[in-house]
Amino acid sequence: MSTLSEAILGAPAGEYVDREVDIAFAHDGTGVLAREALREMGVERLPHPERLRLVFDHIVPANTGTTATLQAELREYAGVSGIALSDAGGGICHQVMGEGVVRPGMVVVGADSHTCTLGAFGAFATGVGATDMAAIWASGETWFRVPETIAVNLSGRLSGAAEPKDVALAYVAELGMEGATYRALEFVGDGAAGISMDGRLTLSNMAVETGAKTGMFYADAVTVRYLADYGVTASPQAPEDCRYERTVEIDLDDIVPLVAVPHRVDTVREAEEVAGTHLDQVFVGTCTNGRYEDLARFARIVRGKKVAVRTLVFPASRSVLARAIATGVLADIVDAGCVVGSPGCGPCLGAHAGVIGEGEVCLSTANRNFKNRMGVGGEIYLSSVATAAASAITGVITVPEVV
Ligand SMILES: CC(C)[C@H](C(=O)O)[C@@H](O)C(=O)O
Ligand code: SF4
Repeated sequence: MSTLSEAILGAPAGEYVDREVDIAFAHDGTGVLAREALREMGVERLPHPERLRLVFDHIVPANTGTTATLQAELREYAGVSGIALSDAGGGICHQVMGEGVVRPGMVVVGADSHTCTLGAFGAFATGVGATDMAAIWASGETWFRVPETIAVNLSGRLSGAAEPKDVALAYVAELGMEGATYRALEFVGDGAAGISMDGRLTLSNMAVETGAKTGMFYADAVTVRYLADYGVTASPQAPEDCRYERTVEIDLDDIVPLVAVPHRVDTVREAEEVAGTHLDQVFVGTCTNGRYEDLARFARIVRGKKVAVRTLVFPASRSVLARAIATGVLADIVDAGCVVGSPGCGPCLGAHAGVIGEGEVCLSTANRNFKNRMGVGGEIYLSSVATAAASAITGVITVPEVV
């Protein structure tokens, strides 16, 4: 009996397989490097441009002339080679690929470590380096070592102010930053069914923070309904009675608001323990927590109030932004005094908008709080959207109330 990775890759754990990829994507950072590597390989024609995507999301709109020129060259290359391009403002690659492109059972590679996000659809989705991506552009295929699988068994239901991000921080803390290296995670159990697609994407997104290649959910009625909204027909996947290397048990009823403290993602405390920590900036967004449900939850908490600290909100994609406009969520966010940025990675990697200064402290809904990531000498705490919203209103880390 197979795990989901074994079923999709068609071989037992530990074996090496060559597989055609269904979707391969790169962004403005790694796309430039892949293009360069392809030039060095002397490859002229791409055999399967229809499988490839470029998504400009990391430094958009461009921050310097050099960046703008690199993006212009890559944009031109996309045009001549037939690679579909999502340009500045379209959104973060993992979100854009999740809006009807990736389907259950696909083999998906992205030149970005958080490609594991798309495992939420029951796809085998994993990150590759830019040189590997160039080879995939040149051939349409790549090799994989079929990973062993660690199950994260979810039972119960989330309650109070706890949300999927808190579950993600809980399993990262439990496994540790190297605890699942080269493994796949499978999120299974009765509790998984009660988690929305946006919530599943948050859970799968952080798989790589444990070293895992991917973090997968079995496609079910929730997946099928979500994809139908994008005009995609999909079928549920039936879990088999397989052998996992290890099972981590998480009772959703026990999950409370959590915070990862500087500078490791797996150093996690209850929000209550760090309550009162001074903040200079709150950042809501990223491929972890910039989806519509996240913005809606944030708006519900800040509605009719004013933020007490610089608060940046970057929607994960244009369609997230459009929906937030249509439903009034964005107006609530703007009225509360937040800065709204264009869809993309925004301040997440400290490359442009929203860089923090020396000694400044940011509470972020992202997935990484490594030293100097958002600015040299800054400190990053990671939390859920609800914790970020409650903290934006007070200016210090604050345990969210149930809303
Ligand atoms: C820039 C890119 C290669 C990087 C990644 O792969 O993760 C970025 O997205 C990040 O989150 O640090
Ligand atoms: S939002 Fe952050 S973590 Fe996600 S792809 Fe962009 S830079 Fe990486």
